[in-house]
Amino acid sequence: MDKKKARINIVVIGHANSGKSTTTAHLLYKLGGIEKDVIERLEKVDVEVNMPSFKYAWVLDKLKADHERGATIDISLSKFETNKYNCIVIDAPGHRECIKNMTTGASLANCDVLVIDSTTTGGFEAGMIGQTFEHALLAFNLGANQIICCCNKMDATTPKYSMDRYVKISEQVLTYLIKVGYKPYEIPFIPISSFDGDNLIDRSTNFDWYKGPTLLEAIDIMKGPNIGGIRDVPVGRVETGCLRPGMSVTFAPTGLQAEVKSVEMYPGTRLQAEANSSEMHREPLDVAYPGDIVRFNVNVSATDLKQGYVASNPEDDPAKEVTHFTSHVIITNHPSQIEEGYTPILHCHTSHIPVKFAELIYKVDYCSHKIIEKRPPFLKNGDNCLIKMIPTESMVVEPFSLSPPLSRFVVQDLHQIVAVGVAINVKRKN
Ligand SMILES: Nc1nc2c(ncn2[C@@H]2O[C@H](COP(=O)(O)OP(=O)(O)OP(=O)(O)O)[C@@H](O)[C@H]2O)c(=O)[nH]1
Repeated sequence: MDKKKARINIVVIGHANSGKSTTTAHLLYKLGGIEKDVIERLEKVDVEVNMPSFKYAWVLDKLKADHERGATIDISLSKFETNKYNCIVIDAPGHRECIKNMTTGASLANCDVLVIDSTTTGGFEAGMIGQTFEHALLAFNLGANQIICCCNKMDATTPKYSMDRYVKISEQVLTYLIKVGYKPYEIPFIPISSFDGDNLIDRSTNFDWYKGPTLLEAIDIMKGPNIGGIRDVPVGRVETGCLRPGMSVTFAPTGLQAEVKSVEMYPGTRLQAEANSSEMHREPLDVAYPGDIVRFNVNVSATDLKQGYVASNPEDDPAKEVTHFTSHVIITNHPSQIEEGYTPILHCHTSHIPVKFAELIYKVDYCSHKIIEKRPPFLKNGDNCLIKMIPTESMVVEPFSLSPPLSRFVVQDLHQIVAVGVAINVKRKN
């Protein structure tokens, strides 16, 4: 892999059987990530068991099985390169590693590839009410706020490669993704047949009516990693206001004051992709605006800064450490009951901190938002509750009204996502 390229983590999500494994494996195979002899060996097995359609899905399943057994697999098998990125693909279904990867370390800047089964028989309509949107909601709350939608199995729509079907699905999915929080004008919808490889890398003549990017091209228009310490220079995303050289900033939660010496665009961001390639690497900026992913030099030691810190203008209501906060939390997937005192890990912007569910204040009805029970003794899957939460370590959280990106979180326990939430009120530490 080319070390100069930025790394991007791609999470493949979607309803069961939508074609996630086939899409992933076919892409890896076409880009040389899977050795030809592996495919040939699996093809033989396919023929033996008379399931030729499983060719690519089998590769991924085999890798997963190997992985679950603890066998060594060539890690490069799940990596590929685009013109711009070193990509790491994470295939979602029942794959514990996925959740871990999605929530770990500095790799929050994932891009989701949502695979939709476009067929009418057990396809899109089944997916609508299935995992598709739960996955999208989780992925968005994890910080992967960019998504590529693949309308898959277009070879099996009626009629084949139906533009009407593609338009109908795209419209419905888009409506939902906007509700989840994705920016509508940034979502590519790509008609594909992952089975035949149509529009994965090469443009397929089966879709004369489609003028948008292929899956590979769409990955290159995504933004690169957004957060994480890179050598001794902090890297982050400007959420509100602006960041200029010469500005003073305060880092929360410690309150450390610093002066910004220089600001530069982080390699691999969209703005840079549009710039001349010779300027790709250290493009100094006079000012960075919301959405810009930047590296910035400050006159303090990098050892005084940690992942999850938030820099703000000290004169403009800077972010601070909180003592507690109240949040609306939806329990999505907990195996038992949640009671007061429960202390799972919260993944909020780039921090990962154990937080105590100190008080279950009231349960609300998901649709009407009316209070249905005060001080419930416990919560179970599907419950939507206002909860007072107390972090066990220094943490920066902002209310949704002030900063949506610093207010959303996912709750992890038992290696899985058990709830999602958003902070409504915060009590800052004086
Ligand atoms: N006709 C057609 N079938 C496809 C296509 N992509 C996948 N399939 C078939 O759909 C079935 C499911 O594919 P998978 O790739 O295993 O789907 P998945 O989403 O990874 O499934 P889970 O891991 O069970 O969630 C298999 O029979 C595939 O051969 C496609 O583009 N066209």
